[in-house]
Amino acid sequence: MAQFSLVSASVGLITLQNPPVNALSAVLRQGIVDAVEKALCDPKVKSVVICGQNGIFCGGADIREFGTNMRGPPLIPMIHAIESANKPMVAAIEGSALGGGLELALGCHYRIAHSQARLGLPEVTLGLLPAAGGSQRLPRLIGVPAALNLITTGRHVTAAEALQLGIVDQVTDHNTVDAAVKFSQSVAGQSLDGRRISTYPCPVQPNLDAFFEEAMLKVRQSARGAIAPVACVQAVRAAATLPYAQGMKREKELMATLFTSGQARALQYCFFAQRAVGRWSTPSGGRWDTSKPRPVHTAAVIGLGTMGRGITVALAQTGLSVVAVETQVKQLTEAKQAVSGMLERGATRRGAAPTPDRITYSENIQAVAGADLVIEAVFEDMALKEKVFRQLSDVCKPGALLCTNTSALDIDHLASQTRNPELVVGMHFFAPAHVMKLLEVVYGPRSSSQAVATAMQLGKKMGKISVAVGNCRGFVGNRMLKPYLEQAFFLLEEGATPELVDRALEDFGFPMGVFKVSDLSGLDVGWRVRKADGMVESGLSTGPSARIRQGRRYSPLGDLLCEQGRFGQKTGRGWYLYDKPGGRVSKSDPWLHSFLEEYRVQQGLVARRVDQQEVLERCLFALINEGFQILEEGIAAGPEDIDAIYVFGYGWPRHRGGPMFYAGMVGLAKVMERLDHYHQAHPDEPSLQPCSLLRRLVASGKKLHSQL
Ligand SMILES: CCCCCCCCCCCCC[C@H](O)CC(=O)SCCNC(=O)CCNC(=O)[C@H](O)C(C)(C)COP(=O)(O)OP(=O)(O)OC[C@H]1O[C@@H](n2cnc3c(N)ncnc32)[C@H](O)[C@@H]1OP(=O)(O)O
Repeated sequence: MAQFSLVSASVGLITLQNPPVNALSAVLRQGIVDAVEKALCDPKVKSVVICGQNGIFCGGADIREFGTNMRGPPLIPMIHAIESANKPMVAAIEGSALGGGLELALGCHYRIAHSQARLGLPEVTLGLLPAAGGSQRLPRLIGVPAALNLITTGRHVTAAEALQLGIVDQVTDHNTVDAAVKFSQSVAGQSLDGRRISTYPCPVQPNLDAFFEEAMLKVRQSARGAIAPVACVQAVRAAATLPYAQGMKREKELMATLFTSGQARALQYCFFAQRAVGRWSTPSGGRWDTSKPRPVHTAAVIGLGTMGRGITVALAQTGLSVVAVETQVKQLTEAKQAVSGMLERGATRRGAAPTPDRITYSENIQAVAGADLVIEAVFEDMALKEKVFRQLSDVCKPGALLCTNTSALDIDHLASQTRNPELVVGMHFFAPAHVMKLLEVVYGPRSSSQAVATAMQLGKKMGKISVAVGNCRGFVGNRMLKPYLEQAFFLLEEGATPELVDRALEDFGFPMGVFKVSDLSGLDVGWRVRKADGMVESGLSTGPSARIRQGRRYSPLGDLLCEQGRFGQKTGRGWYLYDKPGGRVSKSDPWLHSFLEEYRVQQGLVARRVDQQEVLERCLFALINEGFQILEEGIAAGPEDIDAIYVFGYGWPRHRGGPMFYAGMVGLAKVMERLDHYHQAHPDEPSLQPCSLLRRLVASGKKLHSQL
């Protein structure tokens, strides 16, 4: 609802009240309409201030209403009524004014913001555009280039930037409502003719056609198939070229296409999934709302390779004291320099002062004795990690949490090396650890719920999307990656090229195809794991048994490349060719194509035409099938957890909602039918056999996601 009161004898104060973010639900819209009418009819009221309760102006339209039969007064006429009012309407912006919230403020004649407020039109991130006049008013207020930037990226700006851009009229460090009331009194009675943004001409943009062509090209390149950014450009173009009323018509048409699109559903699902994963639970009864995290003031990192350095930076940026331990002197010296550089660059990027140096370096593991939480990030070798955990168990103070950054090894086994296995959890970061948003918090059967809660809370403080998952080989993300990679290799054997597979995946929306990613992260990483698992046989034998391991199809292609010293970008050669070791730009490699042809001849394989659809179905459906298996085993609590992991850690295109959501969009029956089809053709590939949860869901007609 919206509360109306009279303050300072002549100011009507309208307070938006819809916790937690004052989203513009039907009830709130009705409340605003009624309150505005009251204010305009009351002769005592000379000016009006609109604010939000609990320190937040408004988080925009109520996203939960979008999938429903929307009732209540529509936003556009409500905002028009505010703009055409004959008493000054002033928005007092605290906290956030986002989406419809900012559009409401743009309908006001003046905007006063608190210095800590954030403003933006993030609709594009929900698969929409600012369709309550935002796409038409903002360009008129701040010019086309600045408006286009805000609308197509959805970025939030600080109050200071908003002032500089001309979005707000005043910024205050004090009580915003008081400032707005005072301001509204100072302008009461003045003409409002120059204050109605919809009447402004859009500032002239030179070379309009060329400007929008370039903008469209840029957006199409970065959008990777997302339709909302393209519609946003079209809407701003309408603002720049059409009178306001016609621009509004165009805004509405464009919104109508987006509003019911699968992409909007997927993106809005991601919005809620991102928040749902914070409400974690474990099979042993641990829950986010009943488990109290331990305080963490000092954290320690053991091992300062690439991951350890990134984790140190991420911890330091959170404001914690950090003890960083590396036993090799040369590595320690290099790490100190690298960490300082990363912190400085981070501060420059954020426009902030460098993080005060709260990092203590040491060669000695004893240095972690006072830490509340330790993250082990040594080389991925079980014997080495066992040793570190035994040492930590001796050295650390009672109650200290012992975490491992392993990407696949058994957490429970590591816990068994310590005196307090309940204090052991995995904190699986993704490289670069100070940049990537995802953190898998891995619990074993003996991890206490307090340990899980502490790691989850620390992840949140570090700005990560933390997802609690059970302990199994590869946890959730890497475990699902295995069948995906396997299928990509098999497709090469059957006639595809790395270019064809990568193109299919990039057209789907991944920033990089599987072979480019493999070149980037290093082919030797997987090779080492396969060797440790006893999968690698050196040299190339022939005959069907050469491509069978442990009773199932196996492709030695990756191993053969590694034997040739082709480790990817770092050696300048992998699945692609690079201009030099460390080069970034991939080129097609004729050597690789001849190698694949020779390989097929040696193995008696006849190349056939593989199309993009087969690439997607085999790679993605095998990955999704593993996701169903993970759900069945209870390793992930729900589909949102898997989807958040893939969207935030593995480049799954957000506008496709994550693998499990995508499966629902395709239709579970179709996914199962295609898996059955491919499994019949390849009976030695168990990852193509639909798992029993998928079969049961299809048989019962049940859905995995209520939104579908
Ligand atoms: C047939 C065709 C017809 C076509 C025509 C249809 C016309 C329809 C007319 C629509 C007009 C369009 C209007 C407008 O342009 C569209 C919008 O405004 S879309 C919404 C834009 N706003 C946002 O994207 C902001 C989203 N929120 C946030 O970024 C953050 O929540 C916050 C506001 C910065 C606060 O952050 P935090 O303090 O960290 O809090 P949380 O994020 O954890 O949120 C707390 C809680 O609130 C829920 N929530 C947040 N915002 C909204 C929202 N806008 N609607 C509903 N719910 C919201 C959030 O989910 C949390 O709850 P939980 O999920 O944890 O239960």
